Amino acid sequence: MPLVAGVDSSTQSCKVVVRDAETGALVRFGSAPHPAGTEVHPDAWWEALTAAIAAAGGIEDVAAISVGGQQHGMVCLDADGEVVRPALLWNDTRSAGAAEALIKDAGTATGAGDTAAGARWWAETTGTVPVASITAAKLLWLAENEPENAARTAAVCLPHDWLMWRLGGYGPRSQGLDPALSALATDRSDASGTGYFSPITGEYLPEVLERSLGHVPVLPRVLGPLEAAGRTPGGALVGPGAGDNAGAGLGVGASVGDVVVSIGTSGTVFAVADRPTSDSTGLVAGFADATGHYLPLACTLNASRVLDATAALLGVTLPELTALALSAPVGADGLTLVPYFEGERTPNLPDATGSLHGITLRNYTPANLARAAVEGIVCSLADGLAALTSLGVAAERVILVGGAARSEAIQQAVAGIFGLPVLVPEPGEYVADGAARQAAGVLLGAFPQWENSGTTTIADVRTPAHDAVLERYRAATATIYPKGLQ
Ligand SMILES: Nc1ncnc2c1ncn2[C@@H]1O[C@H](COP(=O)(O)OP(=O)(O)O)[C@@H](O)[C@H]1O
Ligand SMILES: O=C(CO)[C@@H](O)[C@H](O)COP(=O)(O)O
Repeated sequence: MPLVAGVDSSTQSCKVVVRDAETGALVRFGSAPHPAGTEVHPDAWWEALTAAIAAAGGIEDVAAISVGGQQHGMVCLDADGEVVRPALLWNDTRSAGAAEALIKDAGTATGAGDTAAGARWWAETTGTVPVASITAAKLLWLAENEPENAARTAAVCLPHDWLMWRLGGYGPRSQGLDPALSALATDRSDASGTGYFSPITGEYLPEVLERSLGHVPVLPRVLGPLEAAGRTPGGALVGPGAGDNAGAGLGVGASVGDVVVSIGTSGTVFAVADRPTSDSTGLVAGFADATGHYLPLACTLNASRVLDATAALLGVTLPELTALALSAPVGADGLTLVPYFEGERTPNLPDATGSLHGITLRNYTPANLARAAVEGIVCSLADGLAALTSLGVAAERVILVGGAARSEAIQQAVAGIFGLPVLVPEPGEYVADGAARQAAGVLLGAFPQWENSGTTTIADVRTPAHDAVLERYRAATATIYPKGLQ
């Protein structure tokens, strides 16, 4: 049986699964951590990938490999294939002002001259209204703040594109590698998060790059869903890869009509759709998926790390935090946590901070704080789901993935606050699995049908108490975000 490998180069770590291409059976697994911070040198991802591959027993016996990666990260290369500066990640908010400027400029260019017209242009042309996360905004930040780095930038790519390039044996001339920028490749799902690509036409938008970076650099070739980027020096096919959310969609086998919620560093709510979306409010990004469909998606900056911070504050482990949260009543006795610890992206409040509302002498307990953290994260994603359904996305059930999906408190809160049945696939690495499935598809000529074993279904457990949690959360965010989300 041929083996395939799938990689998830995510914000916090790199994970590698080796699976049987035909049955999907897990053969080996390895992982390695990434450095903290919102600015990371891509070499650290390569070191982590190399370590994760070694921990997974190597890829010498693997016939194909594919890479899913954190979206949007700005990787700039010079003509010798050297990294120009550390990558700015999706959760780096210094480019918030640049995103606003791009929207205003588009409004001016339409002749209407206002921000609303600019937002409409972006939503209709690229599927997405720029926020700090979007690569085009990061390039404008670079041009304005580090013009010498912008001028030196000969090619721009994304984390998964760069790792595929390195897997293909390319790299900086200073390391004795072939620096051919023309060998860079990407896929439609990740390209759709750049702001300089149209998921509808499948073409890059050079005018956006002229405005943001000041010139049009070499860009990765956009591969089809089952098109190989090349081969590793060892001879394995390299698949097209994907943005991590599109990869998770593939990994859980999501099809049109499914809503996937991922709770990792980012919180995401997305659906596979057969038509593109265009949301000029900016709440929903109109991305592409990895199969030729679309992936309307709402993404928050504050998800599992709010749990990490709360557990650290309370001096407990994550399983203990879950137990504490489950020991408190729904609604945490009136305590509401707005989780904007690192600013926020949906809604677009890059400078916001978190806040705790409704504190009394009676309810200020570790258990209520744990529960409020869980409920705050889930309420912020419930707003993301509401934004998706307002665009006509059907939501009949939720598939819950990401590191925090392991928490029963999170699972219960999603089922109660979303008011939908929740499918929790057994704990695993679904982005890496999606990439492995893609690698198998490239090898076999079609996506294989792999069984996802061990899925637990949690019934919709919504009660009036859950509705009250969301109402209180919305009242608390309204004090920070007076325009409201609905
Ligand atoms: N038992 C658990 N309960 C709650 N959260 C957990 C548990 N185990 C892991 N996590 C969360 O998983 C997160 C990492 O998830 P992951 O999806 O791998 O992140 P990313 O894809 O952003 O790198 C950690 O921040 C941690 O809070
Ligand atoms: O920016 C987005 C989606 O638009 C994030 O979802 C990133 O793709 C990071 O994902 P994780 O590492 O948190 O899974």
